Amino acid sequence: MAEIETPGLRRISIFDTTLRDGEQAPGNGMLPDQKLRLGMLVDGLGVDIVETGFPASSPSDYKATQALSHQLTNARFATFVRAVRADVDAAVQAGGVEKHQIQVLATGSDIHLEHKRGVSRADGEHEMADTIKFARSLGVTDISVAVEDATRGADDLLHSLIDTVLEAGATTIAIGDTCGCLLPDEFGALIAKVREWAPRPTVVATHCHDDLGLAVANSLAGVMAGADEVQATLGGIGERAGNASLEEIVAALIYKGKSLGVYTTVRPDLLYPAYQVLAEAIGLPPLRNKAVVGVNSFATQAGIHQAGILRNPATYEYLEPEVFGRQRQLMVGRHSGRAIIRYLLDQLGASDEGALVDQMYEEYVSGREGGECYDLDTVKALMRERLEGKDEAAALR
Ligand SMILES: CC(=O)SCCNC(=O)CCNC(=O)[C@H](O)C(C)(C)COP(=O)(O)OP(=O)(O)OC[C@H]1O[C@@H](n2cnc3c(N)ncnc32)[C@H](O)[C@@H]1OP(=O)(O)O
Ligand SMILES: CC(C)C(=O)C(=O)O
Repeated sequence: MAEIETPGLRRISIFDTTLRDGEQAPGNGMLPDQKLRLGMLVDGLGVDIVETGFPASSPSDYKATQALSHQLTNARFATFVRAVRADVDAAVQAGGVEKHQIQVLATGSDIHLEHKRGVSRADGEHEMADTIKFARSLGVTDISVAVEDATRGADDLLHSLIDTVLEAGATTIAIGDTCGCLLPDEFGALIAKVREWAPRPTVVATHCHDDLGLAVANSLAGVMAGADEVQATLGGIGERAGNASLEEIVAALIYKGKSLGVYTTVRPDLLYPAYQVLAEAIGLPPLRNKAVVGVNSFATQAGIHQAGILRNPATYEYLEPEVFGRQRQLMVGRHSGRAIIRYLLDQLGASDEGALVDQMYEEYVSGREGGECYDLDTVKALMRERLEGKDEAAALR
């Protein structure tokens, strides 16, 4: 595994929003008990904050927050609220104030102010200051301002809004690429400005959507530009095309952290089990080509790749399966080569040279028409029967 040397590196805080932004997309709704189970698994990963939901939005979200606020053992929890006192009230009633971050939705662009809200910039700032002060009056000290559509917001709007919310007592500024519309260098440039407007100890967080397939790249560009925290979801689930995938962010921080000057303490080996529970809860079909959690993330049938991997897995594996609690899977299919046949013959104690290899190669690999792949145990069992002279052994399709 890529070594993590922490001296001189910045630790990146991870805010998991699977149970809020992830859950709000069609098809992803969960029962409170399912959210509790998943939230506890996400807690076990070692994330810093688990967003439990939006308590004012439904009794179900309220209940999930209530349960998780009592049971989380490592992480703080966050709840989502609008710039509305009643939302804050509901959040505090559900979860109390201990280890509770209130994430207040701020309107971050003129397009949203004018067309969605029908309010002025000044109104937008005023409602935020009022909500933050109200939360503080209830004893909440951890307050994130989630700036919606910030990536289409004018600089003067954002700067003034940030000044106002910091003055009112906000402790985190989360920059939303709500519509997923920026490129990494554009998002990085915005985070660099926000970093100047909101110096530490204020936390600057990224919240990126995947409409251009850039949510992870943008989040990392934000980290490089000085963001302290990344908001992400398991499997990248979330509004429309989804959010930055937690597992991809963690993988990138582990394997590229040194060159980015950062590190993560999230446990990579528990990501896949947590993802499996999520997939079952929301009925996500198994995805083949998804980094870290895909069926094929660590699987190969291609002969040239297998010939390399059998000599040294590093030839074709940058991410190491064991780091992520996964296993390398070599499959036999029409695209395989002789290397995997030799490997299996060797395991069976048979000659792995000459005519036998060619015969087995034709039988199990090149002579086939279909695209099916078989695991090594299946092919090995058939080869054993052939070697034992059982010509009736079932052939592969
Ligand atoms: C970027 C994001 O992901 S934001 C989070 C989005 N998530 C969700 O919307 C899921 C949960 N939402 C819900 O359950 C419902 O929308 C509720 C309960 C919050 C509100 O339901 P309703 O009161 O019926 O309002 P509705 O959903 O139709 O409209 C949203 C209202 O919130 C208002 N609103 C939007 N943003 C903000 C904000 N930052 N601060 C205050 N009010 C806001 C809108 O202006 C609108 O109110 P209006 O119709 O008076 O203008
Ligand atoms: C406001 C933030 C947190 C958000 O959900 C978004 O931008 O999508």
